Amino acid sequence: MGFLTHNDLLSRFMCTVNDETYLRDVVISFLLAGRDTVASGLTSLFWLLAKHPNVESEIRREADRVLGKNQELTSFGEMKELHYLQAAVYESMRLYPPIQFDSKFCVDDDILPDGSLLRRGTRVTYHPYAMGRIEEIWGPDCLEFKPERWLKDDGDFSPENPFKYPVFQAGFRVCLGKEIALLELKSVALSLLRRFQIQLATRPHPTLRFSPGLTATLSGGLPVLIREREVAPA
Ligand code: HEM
Repeated sequence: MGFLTHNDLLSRFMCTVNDETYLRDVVISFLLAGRDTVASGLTSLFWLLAKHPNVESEIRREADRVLGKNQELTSFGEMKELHYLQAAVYESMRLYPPIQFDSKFCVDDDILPDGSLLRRGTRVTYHPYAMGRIEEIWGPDCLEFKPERWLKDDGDFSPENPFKYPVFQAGFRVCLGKEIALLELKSVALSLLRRFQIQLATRPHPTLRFSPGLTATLSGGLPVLIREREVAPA
């Protein structure tokens, strides 16, 4: 029962759950659904920020304004005030969704809302990567990285219909980890960007190159150079 004295996530789950099958399923969710997806989201975010230093500076400016210069993030409430950071994360995953496409199979004959008849066993694929690049959905600037498209005039984040942005799926089978995923992405990005300068170590390709797989993984990874920032006077 050594886990009772530990504070890591697994030990905390083990203290609160008696059902081993449930415990196994939660652990598999965290590892399979929650690890590579967040890593993928962070990789493309850092790639885009390296190519758009103005967006990176705006993220740091917003953090200094909301949290105070050289002050750490201390609460969930503060995180909710970081509208530009949230917009940058959403915009990055619009262009580079961690799950680029996913398929479902019809259990029975069915008719889609547009009238298409589907036979039992038909495979239907939804494709967030393609949808993020369709002009009819996102407008003529759909290929540009513009966090501002997610902000209202007063600077507040404005969410989109999840069926237009199915990066986390939509409807009944929406990602169960969506909120924790956003929290992880924003916390990691913010703490690294405020403390370090991150530059690409290789000449950037015009687009990212992925390895085949369910989760978008960069072939060859994303080599970067990291330098500690000098602490600015408060
Ligand atoms: C940026 C990160 C993430 C993205 C983009 C993402 C995306 C998705 C998508 C698209 C699905 C639906 C798959 C399908 O079509 O069936 C899904 C399902 C799921 N995700 Fe995530 N996910 C992320 C992070 C996480 C995290 C951190 C967790 C858990 C800690 C998690 C747990 C789950 C679970 C349990 C499901 C299955 C839900 C169900 O089938 O009812 N995800 N996710």
